[in-house]
Amino acid sequence: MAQSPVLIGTRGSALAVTQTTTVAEALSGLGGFDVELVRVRTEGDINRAALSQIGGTGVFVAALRDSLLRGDCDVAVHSLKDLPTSPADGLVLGAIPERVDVRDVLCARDGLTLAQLPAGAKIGTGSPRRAAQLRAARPDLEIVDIRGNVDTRLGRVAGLVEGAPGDLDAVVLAAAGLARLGRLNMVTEFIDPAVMLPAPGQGALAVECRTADAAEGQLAAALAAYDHLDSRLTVAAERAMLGRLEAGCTAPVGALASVGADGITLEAVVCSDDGTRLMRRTGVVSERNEDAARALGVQVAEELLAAGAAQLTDLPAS
Ligand SMILES: NCc1[nH]cc(CCC(=O)O)c1CC(=O)O
Repeated sequence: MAQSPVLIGTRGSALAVTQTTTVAEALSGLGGFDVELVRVRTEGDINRAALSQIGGTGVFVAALRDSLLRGDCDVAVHSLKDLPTSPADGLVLGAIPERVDVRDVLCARDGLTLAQLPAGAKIGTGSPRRAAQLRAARPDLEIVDIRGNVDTRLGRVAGLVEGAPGDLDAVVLAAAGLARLGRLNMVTEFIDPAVMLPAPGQGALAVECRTADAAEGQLAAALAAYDHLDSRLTVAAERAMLGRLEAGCTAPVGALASVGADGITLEAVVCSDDGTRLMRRTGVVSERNEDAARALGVQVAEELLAAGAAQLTDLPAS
C-alpha cells in the first residue's frame, strides 16, 4: 500500500520555496518517503509595514507553527534567523542542515566595495543590525530603510537589474539568500565579519516538526540523518546569546560562532541604534556539545550586559 506523503510547510516566497524544496528532496532521499509542499501565508508576507514596526519576532513563523500543530503539515522549514529564540510548545527543531555562507554581502553599482562607495552614497537595508554596523564602518554614508523580497531590493540599486529604477548606490543582503536563489553574481563584496557580524543563525535553516514525530519513525530517522552537528552547535551558541539578551531578530545584535580544534568560539556585538558605539565580546568553550554551546552564549551575553549593553539599545536591563 502506498503511504501518504510527508507534508512540508513553507512560506510562498521564491527564497522560501527554493530552500524548502532542497530540504524536501534531502529528507525524501534519506527517509525513502514521498514529500509534498504545503504553502502557508504568514503575517510577514501579508503585512508590508516595516519589520521593526510589526514587532519582528516570529512574523514569518507563527502561521507555519500553527499549521504544524493543526496537522496541516508534518514539517516546516524556516530561515533560522527568523525563528524566535523561545521554543514552541509541542514542536522541536528536528534538524538543522549544514549551514551555508554566514556573511552579509554588498551589492553595489559599478562593482563598488564598501570602502569604494563615495561619501554620501545611499545604501539600503531594513535591518537595524546592518544599519548600525554600516554607520560604524562608514559614518559618511546615507542609510535608507528598505524592505521587500530579494529581487525588489536588488532592483533598487542603480544599473544592477535591467529595467529596474535603481535609486540607491548599494544594498546589503545575506549571502545565503542570494546563493539559494542563484544570484551570487550580484555581489560586489563579501563583507568580512570583522566589519559586520551576521544575524544569529544567518545562513542556517531550521526544520521544525511535532515533538512526537522527532522521537521515532521514518521521519525521525531522516531528520536525525539530515542534522549537521557543527551547524547545530554554532546556532545554539548564537541563539542562546540572543535569548539571554532578550533581544529579537530585529535588534542591533550580531553573532557568529565557529567550531574548531579548541572547541566553540562565539563573537557577538551589540550596537547603539545610531551606530556610534559597538560593543564586541568573544568567548570560547572547550567542550563541543549543545549544552556547552548554550552556556557559552549565555556567558557572552552576560559579559555584554555587565559592560552596559542594555544602555546601548532597547534591551531589558538585567
Ligand atoms: N530577514 C529576511 C531573511 N531571512 C533569511 C534570509 C536569507 C538568509 C538566511 O537564510 O540566513 C533573509 C534575507 C536577507 O537577510 O537578506
